[in-house]
Amino acid sequence: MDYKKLTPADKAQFEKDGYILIKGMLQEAEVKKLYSIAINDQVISNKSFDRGDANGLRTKLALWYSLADDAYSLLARSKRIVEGANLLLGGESAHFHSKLMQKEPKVGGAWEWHQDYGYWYRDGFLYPQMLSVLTALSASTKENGCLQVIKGSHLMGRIEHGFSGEQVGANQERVDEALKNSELVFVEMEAGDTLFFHSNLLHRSDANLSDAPRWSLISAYNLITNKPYKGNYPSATEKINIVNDDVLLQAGNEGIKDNANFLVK
Ligand SMILES: O=C(O)CCC(=O)C(=O)O
Ligand SMILES: [Fe+2]
Repeated sequence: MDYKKLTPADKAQFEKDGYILIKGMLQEAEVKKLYSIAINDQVISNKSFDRGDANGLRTKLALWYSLADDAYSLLARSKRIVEGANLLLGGESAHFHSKLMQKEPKVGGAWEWHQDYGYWYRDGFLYPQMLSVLTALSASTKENGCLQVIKGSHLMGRIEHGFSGEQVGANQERVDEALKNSELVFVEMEAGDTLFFHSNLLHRSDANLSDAPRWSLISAYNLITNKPYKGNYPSATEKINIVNDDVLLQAGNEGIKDNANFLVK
């Protein structure tokens, strides 16, 4: 079976735009399997917490740090994803954390404009040598609150972040100016598509007022040498035990264990 692989042309586009969308990164059978594990995963459900947006709508997520042999980890450890992160970061990457995002129909709240490095800077990472890898587990459309990005905004560097509702958001004046100069892109994705995006790319998403859930898996990678000077994030500077791409389909039958070092809210 052939698996998608990032190319130097993908890297050039990532450097220019701050993101690269890989269609069909997962095969249909893989994404079906992952989604069905995710929606039935009691540990995920127990460990999930929610965040209110500026309008008080709430969106659910679970976040953990440690990789193991569960299906999510087998994707996060897969050759195609890790080599993609290595290529884009320009060196060996480590796994910072993974999140299962559950934007439920009618209730799933918005995410305000932010850069992921807006948060991670506070966690003590000195360099923005970090990126997010978002895989759609269900179709992600304008209607169910897909990710929106400001093309090329990673080149602005880190923007000040402050609180917006219960979320940390980027300075609105800067965001407004960026929107005058740069293209706003709604990143619609089919289940199994994967978006790699730079930690300084401005992004947000609308509430999900549709009837369709929007579930996605986001794994964040860090250049292994980019050791945070504070906090306790051991996985962020540990070697990833890479697995072959076919392992998810062959062996990825398990949900997550409750010792995955979850963020507790
Ligand atoms: O997937 C989304 O809607 C946005 C989530 C996000 O940006 C984040 O968790 O940092
Ligand atoms: Fe984000």
